[in-house]
Amino acid sequence: MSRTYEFGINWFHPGLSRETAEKLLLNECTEDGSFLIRECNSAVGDFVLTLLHQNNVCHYQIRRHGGDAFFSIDDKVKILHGLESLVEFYQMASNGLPTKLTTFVKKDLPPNDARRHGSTNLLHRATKENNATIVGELLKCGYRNVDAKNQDGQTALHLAAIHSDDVILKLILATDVNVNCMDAFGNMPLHYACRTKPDFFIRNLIDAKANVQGRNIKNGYVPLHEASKHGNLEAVKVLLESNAPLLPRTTSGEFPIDLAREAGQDAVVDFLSEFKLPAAKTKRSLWYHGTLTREEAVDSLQRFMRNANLSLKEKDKDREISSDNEVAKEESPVDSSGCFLIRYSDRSGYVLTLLFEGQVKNFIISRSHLVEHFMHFNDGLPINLKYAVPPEPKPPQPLLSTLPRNKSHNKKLNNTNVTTDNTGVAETVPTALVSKKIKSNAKSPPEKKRKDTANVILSNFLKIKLKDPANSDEKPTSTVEPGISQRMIEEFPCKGLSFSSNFSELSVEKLKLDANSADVNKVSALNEMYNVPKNNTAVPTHDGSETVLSYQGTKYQDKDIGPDDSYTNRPNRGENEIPNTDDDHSKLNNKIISDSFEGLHINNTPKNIRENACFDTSSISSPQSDIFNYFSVDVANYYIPYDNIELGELIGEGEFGSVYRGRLKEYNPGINDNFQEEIAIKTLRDEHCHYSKDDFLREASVMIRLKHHCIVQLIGLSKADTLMMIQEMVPLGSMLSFIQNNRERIDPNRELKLWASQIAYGMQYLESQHFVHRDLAARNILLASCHQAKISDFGLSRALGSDKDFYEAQHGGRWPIKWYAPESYKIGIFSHSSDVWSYGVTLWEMFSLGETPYGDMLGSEAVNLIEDGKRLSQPTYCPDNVYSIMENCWQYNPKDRPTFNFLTEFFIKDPDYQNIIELVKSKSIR
Ligand SMILES: Nc1ncnc2c1ncn2[C@@H]1O[C@H](COP(=O)(O)OP(=O)(O)OP(=O)(O)O)[C@@H](O)[C@H]1O
Repeated sequence: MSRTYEFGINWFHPGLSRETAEKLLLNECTEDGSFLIRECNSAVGDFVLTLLHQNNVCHYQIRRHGGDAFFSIDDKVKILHGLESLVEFYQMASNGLPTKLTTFVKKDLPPNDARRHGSTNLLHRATKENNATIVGELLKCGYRNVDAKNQDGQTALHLAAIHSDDVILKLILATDVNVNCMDAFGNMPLHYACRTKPDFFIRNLIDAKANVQGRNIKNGYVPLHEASKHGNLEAVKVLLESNAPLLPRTTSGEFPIDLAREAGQDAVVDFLSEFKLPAAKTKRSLWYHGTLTREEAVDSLQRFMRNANLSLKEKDKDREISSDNEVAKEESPVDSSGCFLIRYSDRSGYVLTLLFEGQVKNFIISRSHLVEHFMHFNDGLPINLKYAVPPEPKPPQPLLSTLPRNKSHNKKLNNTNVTTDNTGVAETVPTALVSKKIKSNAKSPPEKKRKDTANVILSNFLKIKLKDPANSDEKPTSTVEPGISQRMIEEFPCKGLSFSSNFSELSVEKLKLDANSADVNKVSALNEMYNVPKNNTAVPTHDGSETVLSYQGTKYQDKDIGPDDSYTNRPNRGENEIPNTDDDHSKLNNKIISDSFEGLHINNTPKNIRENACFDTSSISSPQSDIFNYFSVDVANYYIPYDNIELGELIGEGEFGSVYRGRLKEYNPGINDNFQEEIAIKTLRDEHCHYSKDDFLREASVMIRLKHHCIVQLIGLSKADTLMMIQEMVPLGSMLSFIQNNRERIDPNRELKLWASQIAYGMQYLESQHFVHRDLAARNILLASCHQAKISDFGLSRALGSDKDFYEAQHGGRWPIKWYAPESYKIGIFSHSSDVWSYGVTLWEMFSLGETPYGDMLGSEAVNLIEDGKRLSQPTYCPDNVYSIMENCWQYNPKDRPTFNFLTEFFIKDPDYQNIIELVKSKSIR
């Protein structure tokens, strides 16, 4: 590396405060884009870019990804290796910053551990040449830094894994080397070793604690991917023996066997396809407690730890007595971190309760091999699971019929009773659980029995601690099956909840905001502190009282805002208008889809969807054929002949038609990847009303382009007597009705926060696809389970033009005025920010447990209220910080509203469940 280059990167100012950085830039620089980099005070390991732009100083947090030198300002733009690469990237172009970086205030070179590379040293060279003598000599005389990196960010261990034999490997492993260090390509030494090295070489690395599931930050490869792709069957076997998961996915979703197949590694393909997971060594009697509340679980863990420590003390005493005059060393208390149990919660299904550094962490789980997996790998947990706490004997669950139902809506006020547990600690429990608790107390074992149980627990613990748990022959003390599962299936289904161990989307940085203090002021202060390069405030300030007045004067009169039935008819839309030409793009598409659909119907035969789904393209006139061809592919693939559909019972009524349950009778794999057996069929009531047909097809044309687990999926289109949209079946139906019917069961801090986050996440996706929804409301959110909300009803949605961040409605329609932002009801402007306003109203509906916004007010009265600066008031059960979020969503100026990205993250920081981020962002959870 040349010295000039080194001098070109001395923009680092260690220990500089925010204020001094601002002064430095303002006093010493004039040029736009002048900058410096300093350490971040609030997050150790992160940095801050301080930048001068139009005489203002802005600060951008530079986040570190993982323990290595990977950084980003906006991870959706780029993650770069080394601070100097990041600076170069923003020197070349602004890439989302207000300006590109230009000159800098000179000081130091960036710290070594933040740099992309160093230079080749003697140890690197000797290792690369496989010269064990020199490597041995160098290490013998205490080589300075065995972790030093070369220009590719590779340490001697990386090079050994690529070039050397196991003699050098052992020499290096005998030092204090970092075994899981990542190089500039995102690989750890084990990644390389698994490409070519023999089994003993790989075993040596794994014995030295190389992470068999270490992920390449760029492509998501774990060592098993490398071994499979390179056909290293020995490595594949060692990895699987070492409990590496069989089916990890790369960032593009490929399993190891896929890579082996692509690379023609037949031996590996054969081995992997035959491979059977060995039987799990752990057993549920060691840790599964059946139905247990959070408080009971904590109590159990703490009691277990108390007993374990007591037993150690006893042991110490015994040793003291037996060791005559020898001074007996007192053993330090057992570290409770890693102490866990699994329980069943009627709200969340299976839950892992884990102690870590004195704190209790809860994780929703579902898979059977999961516990064993987390005993071997911490994989996102703060520590491996270590000491399983077996359950105490429990009385049988009361029969369903003996559980009193609580119909009260005033859950928090009326639905709680204070009880006292055996320890005399008063606790508050919902009345729905009281009868269970009373029964449980009534039949609880007497004191002696409790002591016996504690002894069993203790002896189990000691066995676990001293021996391999697999060899424990202790009989299970008792297991209690999830006794209320029947009730849950009937009334509160959690269908197919699964847990993904892919934590690739988990950003430690994102979670750095203290989840327990989700204080909106703190969050928004942090948000303000670092400008985000992009925001979704798309609406230019149309200052335009004139526009507003003329619009109101000519088109929008108060009398048109009818009594609230959610939607308000706006004038200027005749039934004969076909189609509603709101925007060129959708007009064309709309016409195309409409025309082509007629063709589809004529040509179809039921047997083969793809062959018969194509319409007669020769009949289409040429001027639009390019776009037609582009669009027709989608439409053709989505057409489903009516013969393939079995119509079931009516499940809902919409404005333009009915929704039926149904089934797809035939399935041609590969034709339509969205196939699901159970479907919802949305029909169009009046085919001949162009207005509704137009909207119906428009909705389909929007949904065709969307694929996201937080958005209802369109499976296809069909036609018999009427047009039909075939959608994925979302079993629990409308979130609004669900909330209204289950008020006493819904916890604002759990379900509502999870759904709020999923809605924001789906909206973030919609934004990325350049659509505005325009009808976001609780009635238009469907629930697949109590763990998955999905956005539906895209009838009013519009695509934004490529050069526009907003959509300007030229015509009125039936508009949900009470959900609309001022710029929408006044001048017909719709943007992601106006969707954020509606999101705020949706939150209000959720946290008021299904009340109607503005009660019985007319739409016009609600508008007046907003124009007077008033807003919906805080619902009774709405936490303060959530209400502050709503208020922010209802900022009059669209630019002041939060982004969907921010909203997703805000709700993800749920203090109750550590893995809410998984529940929101994982596609496998339905
Ligand atoms: N994919 C689906 N899965 C399950 N139920 C659905 C699905 N789509 C709709 N429903 C049910 O049917 C009801 C009516 O849905 P629909 O979208 O037609 O009505 P809407 O929300 O009034 O929409 P529109 O504005 O188009 O009239 C919903 O409230 C919901 O209960």
